[in-house]
Amino acid sequence: MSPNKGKVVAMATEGWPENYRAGFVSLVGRPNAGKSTLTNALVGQKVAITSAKPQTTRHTIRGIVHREDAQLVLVDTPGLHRPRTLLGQRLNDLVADTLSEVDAIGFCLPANEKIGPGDRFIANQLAALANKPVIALVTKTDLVDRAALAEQLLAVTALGAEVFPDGFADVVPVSAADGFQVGTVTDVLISRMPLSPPLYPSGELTDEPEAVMVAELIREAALEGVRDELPHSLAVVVEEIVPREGRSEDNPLLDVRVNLFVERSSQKAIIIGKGGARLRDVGTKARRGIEALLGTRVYLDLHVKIAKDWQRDPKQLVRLGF
Ligand SMILES: Nc1nc2c(ncn2[C@@H]2O[C@H](COP(=O)(O)OP(=O)(O)OP(=O)(O)O)[C@@H](O)[C@H]2O)c(=O)[nH]1
Repeated sequence: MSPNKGKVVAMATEGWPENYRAGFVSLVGRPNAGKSTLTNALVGQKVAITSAKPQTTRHTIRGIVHREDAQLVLVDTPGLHRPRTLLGQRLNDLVADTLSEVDAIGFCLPANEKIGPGDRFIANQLAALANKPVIALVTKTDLVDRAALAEQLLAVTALGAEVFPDGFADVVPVSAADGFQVGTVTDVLISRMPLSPPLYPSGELTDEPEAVMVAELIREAALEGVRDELPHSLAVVVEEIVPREGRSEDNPLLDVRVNLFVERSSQKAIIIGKGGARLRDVGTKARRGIEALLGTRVYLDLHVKIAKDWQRDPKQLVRLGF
């Protein structure tokens, strides 16, 4: 990934409702099952961030569904997409590892194709490795008539009963092409998310470079609890995101270097906290989100600097990326 210089974000989430749910979902299924198309339909726009993912990415955010009452973060699960290219224990480890980080799984099975060995393989992997709700999504319903759809729903339900002790958590027919039941899929997935504050700021995330999202996560963490004192006085600049040299392929680390600019030394003291305690908390909190976003371990290097009156100084604004 190329270093991203001078990206600044000024975004803040508001309070969230008491029953807000947020979590991670992975859509799995054999090639051509309709995962990408359904992801785009759920998110409601084209998703572009995958092109910027680093080599080391274990899972990548494909899109985020924002609602008043919930947030659904759709992530990739490598391994289940290409089961035949990976073998044995390595696949088991990879799948178990990635699935351990999601709250529910949407298992895509096309309405217009008989359930095959590839589907059965994935179902068994999910049953063996993931103690998570698995929702069967019978995709591409626009390609079949009602009778054929009914038959496929029965076959899918039977597969669930055969492979999982309690069957699939739900079986939902959907067409990403004509929009049939896309809202229902969102509802069903959200109902399986834990009660949680939003995981990411709302807004147009998917078309933005990862550095911008990283900056957002840090800004959110840095403003938590002190929003009244310095809401507009904080600029977050991601100086660089680089892979740590000399790390083995299976244990990668990204160095993320970030400057936080405030306008006065009193604000710097607020951000840093007593003995640096608050800044450490900010770093820990932001790092979790960044690791989830980038799918790899991260070393987060935060520096707080004073850029006097940066909001009023055009030269400073340019330097800070505005
Ligand atoms: N008619 C129809 N076609 C669909 C629908 N969803 C996906 N397709 C088509 O099915 C094909 C595969 O869809 P993708 O979304 O790329 O499937 P995928 O599971 O992401 O595929 P891989 O990336 O190979 O794993 C594409 O040609 C889509 O246009 C649908 O709801 N209706």
